[in-house]
Amino acid sequence: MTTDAPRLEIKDICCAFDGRRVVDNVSLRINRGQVTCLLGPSGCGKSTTLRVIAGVEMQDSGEIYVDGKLICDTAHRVPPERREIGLMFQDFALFPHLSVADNVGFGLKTGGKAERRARIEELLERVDLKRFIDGFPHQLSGGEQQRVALARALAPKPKIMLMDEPFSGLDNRLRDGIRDETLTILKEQDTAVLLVTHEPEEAMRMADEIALMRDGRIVQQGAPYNVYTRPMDRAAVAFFSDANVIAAEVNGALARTPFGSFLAPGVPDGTPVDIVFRPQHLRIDFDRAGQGPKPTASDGTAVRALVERSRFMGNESLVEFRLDHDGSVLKSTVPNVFLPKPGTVMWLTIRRDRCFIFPVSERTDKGT
Ligand SMILES: Nc1ncnc2c1ncn2[C@@H]1O[C@H](COP(=O)(O)OP(=O)(O)OP(=O)(O)O)[C@@H](O)[C@H]1O
Repeated sequence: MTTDAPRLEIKDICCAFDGRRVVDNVSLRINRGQVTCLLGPSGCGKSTTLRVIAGVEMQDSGEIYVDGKLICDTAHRVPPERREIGLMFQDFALFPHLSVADNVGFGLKTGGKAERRARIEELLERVDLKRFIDGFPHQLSGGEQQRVALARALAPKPKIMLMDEPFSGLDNRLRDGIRDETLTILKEQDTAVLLVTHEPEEAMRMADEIALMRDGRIVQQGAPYNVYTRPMDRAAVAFFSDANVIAAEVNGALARTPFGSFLAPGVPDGTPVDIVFRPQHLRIDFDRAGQGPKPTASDGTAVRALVERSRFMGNESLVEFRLDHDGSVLKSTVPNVFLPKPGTVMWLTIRRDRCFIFPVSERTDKGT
C-alpha cells in the first residue's frame, strides 16, 4: 500500500452478459475529494461499472483498489459491506417504516447508542433537516428525502461514494440546489466520488473530471473544459450540444468548402472529413443589397442562406438556416431574442478557431 495511491482505482475491468461485453477494459483513478463523472448514453455500461465497484456485480477480469489495496480481482473479493463504499441511486428508497433518524443510522454498525445518535444529529444538521429527525419519509418532500438519503449514505464515513443518476427523480428547480449542496458536503468529507449520468450539464456542473463512455469503453477523459473544447470525435461534440457538420475532402492540407478553406494539417490528400462546430459558432450577418460581409482569415467566406425557422429558447434563440448552394441545414444560437422570419436572406460565416476537423472512415458513418 502506498500513501499517494488514488482513493479508488479500477484497472482493466471487463464484464459481459450472455457473451456480450458491456464493460470493456475500463480503468479509472479517483483521488480523495475528487468527483469523476462517468458520462455516456443509455446502455453504454455506466451502471454496470458502478455495480462492479460496489461489489454487487462480479467482473470477468480486472482489479479494484482502494487506497492502493486490492479489494477485488477474479480470485479475491472483499464483500460489498466491507468495501467502505457509499451508494446513492436514483430510486434512493428510504425505508418507509423507519424514522428519519433510523434511516440515517441504518448503516451505522459501530459505536454505542449515544455515539450513533450524535452522528445522526450531526448529519441531519449538515443537510439542514434536524427538525425532521423523528419524522417519517412520507412527511418529507422529494428533495428532503434525497438529502436524508445523502445523510444515510455518508453516515458510515465511506471512503468512496458511488452515485447513479441520483438527482434525476427531482424536479428541475430543486435539482440545481441539491446538486450543489451535495457536492459541497462530499468535498468537505474528502470522499472520492464516481457519479454516473447521461446528462452533460450535470457532468459539467459536478465533475472535476469527466470520463466519456461509449459501448462499454472510456473513449475520452479529462477536465470538463478540455473534454468540451477538445472533443475526440464528432459524436463527442454532439454529446454535449447540437453540432453542425459540413462534409469536405482534404487537398494539400486544406479542406475546401463554400465557407472557404479549413486547415487540416497532417491529413492525407483525398481524405473525407467532417468539419464540426457548435451552433453558437455560426455567425449571422444581414444581407446588404445582395452581398454578405467580406472574407476574413478568422471567419472565412460568407455563404448565403434563408431562414428556415426560429425559436425562442429562454435565454437564447435557435435559428435554422437552409443554405442556398446545397439545401443543407445549419443551426445557430443567438443570445436573447432574435427571431427572423422564415425566408429572410442572411449570410453565414464559421469561426475557424471553433471548428473541429475529423477524418471520416466511411461517408455513410453519421458518427452520432
Ligand atoms: N444483469 C444483466 N444481465 C444482462 N444484461 C445486462 C445486465 N445488466 C445490464 N445489462 C445490459 O448491459 C448493458 C449496459 O447496461 P448499463 O445499465 O450498465 O448501462 P447504462 O449506461 O448505465 O445505461 P442507463 O443510463 O440506461 O442506466 C445494457 O445493454 C443492459 O441491458
